[in-house]
Amino acid sequence: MAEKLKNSKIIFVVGGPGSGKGTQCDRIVKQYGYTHLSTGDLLRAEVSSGSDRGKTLSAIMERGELVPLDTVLDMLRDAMVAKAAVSKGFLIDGYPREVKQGEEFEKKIGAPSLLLYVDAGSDTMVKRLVKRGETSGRADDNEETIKKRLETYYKATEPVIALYEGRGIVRKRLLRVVIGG
Ligand SMILES: Nc1nc2c(ncn2[C@@H]2O[C@H](COP(=O)(O)OP(=O)(O)OP(=O)(O)O)[C@@H](O)[C@H]2O)c(=O)[nH]1
Ligand SMILES: Nc1ccn([C@@H]2O[C@H](COP(=O)(O)OP(=O)(O)O)[C@@H](O)[C@H]2O)c(=O)n1
Ligand SMILES: [Mg+2]
Repeated sequence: MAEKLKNSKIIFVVGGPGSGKGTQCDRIVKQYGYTHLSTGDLLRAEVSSGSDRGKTLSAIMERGELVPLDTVLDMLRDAMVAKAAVSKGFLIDGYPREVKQGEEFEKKIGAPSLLLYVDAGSDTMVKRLVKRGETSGRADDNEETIKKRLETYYKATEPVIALYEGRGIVRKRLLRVVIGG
């Protein structure tokens, strides 16, 4: 199955909760026509389907923890395979969230050519998410879960950036004050 993805260009988009990963990806899609896949969106789609698997996922997401590695990787691979024939390249938003997710992805799918690191300070991220929570309907956009998501980010996800920095493929996109806090 992953055979179809052999020649795909892959860009990981990593950053804290509310750092603006989705927003940056939308811009890149407009400019370069890449295929945007948000692993958080894929998981939320499974939750909305009302399946048993979705119920388990939703409990984990509301705690701000990471869902099991295989679940998210299987969903991501299926979504990539479905677009492989028409895609110019993939923007994988919100993945990898921990070093192991990256390692498994590389084993089963392939290596990224770039990691786009979307950076924002924790106060900014919290503010944005609380604001987004007024309208997003996302069960995890509340202060308690936001705190947990930040903890998970600093503990599990930041090491991912260091890992790919070692390979020299990290590009940092600083969200400037000009755009607003
Ligand atoms: N002021 C300002 N707001 C931004 C910027 N980028 C994103 N936002 C807002 O911040 C919130 C979070 O942005 P998203 O793009 O959804 O962030 P994300 O990293 O995908 O967040 P998760 O889906 O929680 O992972 C949204 O309400 C955006 O409108 C920016 O550059 N400036
Ligand atoms: N690769 C991933 C992506 C998301 N998730 C889960 O999905 C939730 C929402 O992810 P998201 O990328 O939409 O949002 P943020 O937490 O980045 O704001 C995370 O808090 C995790 O519980 C995961 O476990 N593994
Ligand atoms: Mg997002």
